Amino acid sequence: MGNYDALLVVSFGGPEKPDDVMPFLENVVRGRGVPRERLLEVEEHYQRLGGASPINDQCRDLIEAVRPTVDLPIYWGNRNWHPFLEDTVRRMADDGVRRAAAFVTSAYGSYSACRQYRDDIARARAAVEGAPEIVKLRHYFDHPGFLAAMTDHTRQALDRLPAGVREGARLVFTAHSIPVSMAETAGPEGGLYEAQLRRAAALITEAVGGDRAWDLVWQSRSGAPHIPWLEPDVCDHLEKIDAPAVVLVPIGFVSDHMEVVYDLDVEAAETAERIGLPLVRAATAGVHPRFVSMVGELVAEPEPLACPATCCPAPRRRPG
Ligand SMILES: CC1=C(CCC(=O)O)c2cc3nc(cc4[nH]c(cc5[nH]c(cc1n2)c(C)c5CCC(=O)O)c(CCC(=O)O)c4C)C(CCC(=O)O)=C3C
Ligand SMILES: [Fe+2]
Repeated sequence: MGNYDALLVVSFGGPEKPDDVMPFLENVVRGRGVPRERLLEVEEHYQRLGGASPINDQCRDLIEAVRPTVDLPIYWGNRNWHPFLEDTVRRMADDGVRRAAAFVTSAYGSYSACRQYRDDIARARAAVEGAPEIVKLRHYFDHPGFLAAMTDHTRQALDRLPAGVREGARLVFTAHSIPVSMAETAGPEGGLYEAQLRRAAALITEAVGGDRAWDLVWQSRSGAPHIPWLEPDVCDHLEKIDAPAVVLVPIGFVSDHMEVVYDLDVEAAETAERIGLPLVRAATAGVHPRFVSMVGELVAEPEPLACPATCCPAPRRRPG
């Protein structure tokens, strides 16, 4: 047990009303070289679904589910929208918190999925006098709780397919694409993001049983078109594969936020419909009881080792 006096949930953040959408997006892409056209396209996705992302409510739900399982006050702070991490860390300091465990709503390594959250925490602490020590819990892509939740949800999705195509259905695992350069420098030896995703996908496929074919593909590509990102994109992949049916399994995410409900449930679903491919999407971990209990189990583990200083370097900052 790491001797913590609080649990801090750290997440991405999302808009909660139409007027939040543009300022939220500006926060996400500041200095990242994402073209204006891409930003306006994504704004349209958020506005089409009512100008709000489900992600903040999903964080609230997870916190309420975890609360009875850990004997610690729980705080919550985001990278890109209210409640901002810095405000939360200030509140923690005011409350006298000395040493908190940080649970991040991303299971994997890489700059975007891990180090950027560490940097967010460091920046928030630097801005707050008397800020508590904050220890980021380990990557949990292979924790039995995360795997059990994803295995259950994958089985439930298979059950929703018509019986005639269920047997031969292919599991198509998806995760957020990242720039190839970021993938190559993920973790101490490079390639960690993709390696962890492949490991989780293989373990879930094995647990689902039935010797199924599976793929790992990418979604939600951002950035400038001339910069290479991980491929293939999920929609291109669906058009090419030869399978009687597909279960999409968004293992790269832990809740059914915008990247899931738009990029998969709208875009990938449209592609599948157009080509006549039966497709269902497995739920993310969300508040599955094993995922919820995992959080307390991570808090009870010995304190994780610090990351090597050289892994997952930040990409070069670009003009907006
Ligand atoms: C690896 C990864 C995760 C998984 C790990 C984790 O969960 O943290 C993730 C999650 C998420 N990404 C999200 C949303 C967005 N990501 C963007 C842009 C980008 N994502 C990137 C990577 C990742 N992103 C990268 C390299 C960029 C390019 C800009 C940059 O270098 O940072 C953009 C900009 C517009 C665009 O899409 O072009 C948006 C709006 C939401 C919130 C959804 C909601 O609102 O419900 C979530 C959870
Ligand atoms: Fe993203």
